[in-house]
Amino acid sequence: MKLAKLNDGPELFFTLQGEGISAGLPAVFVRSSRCNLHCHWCDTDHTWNFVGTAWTHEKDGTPGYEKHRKEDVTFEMAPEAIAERVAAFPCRRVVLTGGEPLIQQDGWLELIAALRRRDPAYVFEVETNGTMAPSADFAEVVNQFNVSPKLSNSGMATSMRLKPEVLRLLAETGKAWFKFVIASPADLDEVLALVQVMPLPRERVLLMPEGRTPAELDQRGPWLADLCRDHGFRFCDRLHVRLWGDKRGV
Ligand SMILES: Nc1nc2[nH]cc(C(=O)O)c2c(=O)[nH]1
Ligand code: SF4
Ligand SMILES: [Mg+2]
Repeated sequence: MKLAKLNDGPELFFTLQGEGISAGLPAVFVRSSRCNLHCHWCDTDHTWNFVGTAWTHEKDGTPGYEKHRKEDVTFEMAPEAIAERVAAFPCRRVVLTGGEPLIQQDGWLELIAALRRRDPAYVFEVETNGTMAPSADFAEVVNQFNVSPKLSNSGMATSMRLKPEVLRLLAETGKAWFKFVIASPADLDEVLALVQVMPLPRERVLLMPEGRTPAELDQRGPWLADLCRDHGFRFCDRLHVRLWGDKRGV
């Protein structure tokens, strides 16, 4: 599999789930490389903002930031070897993230099987942008989909970032929670339009402030909390950003 690389190894770490409905729970994260989207504010741009691509990112042009050399940020690893690393942690909750993890479903299927052979109690969450359909097999073995459809604040074209048939399919698994990254109050209109065409119970919809630092979260938190209260959505913070800031591997 193509995983993100961190300190000459795979980006695989034991932490607390920082976002979504399981926030606060200990979990082992496995970060895959590659994404089919290229969001302007993406905090894992090392999974896709490669030298030679035309994608743009908010950090492009800031001193010290350069597009990544693919070979410097990719770590190839077989599912069985990943399972070995994951199983070394005293934790049965695993979060498959990226990039976009649904690009590598076959690899994850092998990883999940390898871990459940060791212990059937393993629980798997998948962080996805909701543009790629899970196979029937994948949807069956995953316990929870944390779906984060992208709004126009991502800078992506609507036709790339919103696939209503995929969102519907994910909703029908009964395992999906929908988490929207909100940068300004105007973003709420897009969420309201989406939940109108997608039959989603509002308690399954989480609104999360955009922010890679506690200060950014503090700035957006209060008005977003008011919007959640007034519209019946669930508020979601970014616990790992509050605890550890803008760092990788946490
Ligand atoms: N602690 C922690 N929680 C997370 N929830 C979603 C994450 C992600 O990057 O997908 C993430 C992450 O990178 N770290
Ligand atoms: S979908 Fe997620 S990983 Fe992909 S570019 Fe957007 S924020 Fe980054
Ligand atoms: Mg993240």
